Amino acid sequence: MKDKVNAGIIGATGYTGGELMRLLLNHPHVNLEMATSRKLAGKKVSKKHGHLAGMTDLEFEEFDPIAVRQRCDVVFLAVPHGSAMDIVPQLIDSGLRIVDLSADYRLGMDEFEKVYGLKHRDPRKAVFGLVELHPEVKGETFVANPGCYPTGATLAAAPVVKAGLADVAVFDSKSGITGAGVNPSQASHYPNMAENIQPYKLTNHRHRAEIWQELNALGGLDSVNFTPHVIPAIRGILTTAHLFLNEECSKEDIRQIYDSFYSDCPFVRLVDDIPALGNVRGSNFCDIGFEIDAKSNRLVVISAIDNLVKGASGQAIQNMNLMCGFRETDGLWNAGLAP
Ligand SMILES: NC(=O)C1=CN([C@@H]2O[C@H](COP(=O)(O)OP(=O)(O)OC[C@H]3O[C@@H](n4cnc5c(N)ncnc54)[C@H](OP(=O)(O)O)[C@@H]3O)[C@@H](O)[C@H]2O)C=CC1
Ligand SMILES: CC(=O)N[C@@H](CCC(=O)OP(=O)(O)O)C(=O)O
Repeated sequence: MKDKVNAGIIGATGYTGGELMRLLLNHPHVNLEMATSRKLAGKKVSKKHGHLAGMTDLEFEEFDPIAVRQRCDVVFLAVPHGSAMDIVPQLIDSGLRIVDLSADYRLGMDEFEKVYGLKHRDPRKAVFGLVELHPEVKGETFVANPGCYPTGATLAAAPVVKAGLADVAVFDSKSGITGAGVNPSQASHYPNMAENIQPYKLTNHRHRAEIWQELNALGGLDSVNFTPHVIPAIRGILTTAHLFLNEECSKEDIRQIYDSFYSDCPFVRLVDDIPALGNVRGSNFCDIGFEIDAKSNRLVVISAIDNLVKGASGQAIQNMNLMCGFRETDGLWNAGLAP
């Protein structure tokens, strides 16, 4: 692969599109070549994303698969689920590297149709881009970037599941409102958002299937349970994982299991204190901390990520780095915006 690749973003007016551009504009091996929009074609990118003023003169353009194939080496699909599956067939098999941020290729086709209630129109398979569990991303050309909640939840539980120590997992996650995308909703309406916590889809959120798929592949659990909440924050997902252990473990045992599982993972930080959103906001880190409740043999693991970075655009760039033969940390080695 070349030392510098041309990157395109499809659906660049949304939150993850804006975040991709913020990060890619400082990436040592990327030239930001293209940003598409259906509504804002012909308008300057900085008109929509004011934070990028002075950083780029790029204009949004209409999506044109021929132009993408001619001008880009790598393309990010930052479009809603249900639309990526119509775009991928127009781009794939042309030498282009594709990272799809939507949910369209994360699950098997049957599971996708069941969980999303949508007919899938493209049977292709992508590699699931949770690099910490799928190093095979390296050199791949088509990667499905994981969902934001599944990233934090799966990373919190993976080491003990792999060790065969947990039977039941209960994930309780709190997300900032950018997780819901740019379109306003009842949940994002200020009087509902401010000074409030909104639980939703208590037992049937579509991300349960993704968490289940990934943990099951590591050895499995008897049950995976997931309840999301929206909190009055712009970014960040804090997940509390209650993992019911099938044997007694000391703090040192668990620490060793996590240390060893994540020894080659630069973006997972095991912290001695309780992880905080402020420490990861704006960064690609996933901070993980834990405590054992000896009375119930319950391991309580907390993970903190920025939904727009490790939960979406940063992770997509981490995938791109490995797909293109760059260092995993290139363009992403930044501390969070604490406080
Ligand atoms: N927000 C988050 O934290 C995360 C999001 N994701 C996923 O990433 C993808 C993008 O998310 P996000 O940026 O939040 O979404 P947004 O809703 O903020 O933006 C999506 C953009 O896609 C474009 N778009 C909408 N519908 C279509 C369509 N049918 N065909 C082509 N383009 C379309 C729109 O741009 P325009 O109208 O200008 O064309 C829109 O600005 C989604 O699949 C989402 O589920 C994944 C993990 C986390
Ligand atoms: C706070 C909020 O609304 N979060 C979104 C999930 C975030 C996301 O974008 O997930 P996908 O990539 O799988 O669509 C939700 O609950 O649907």
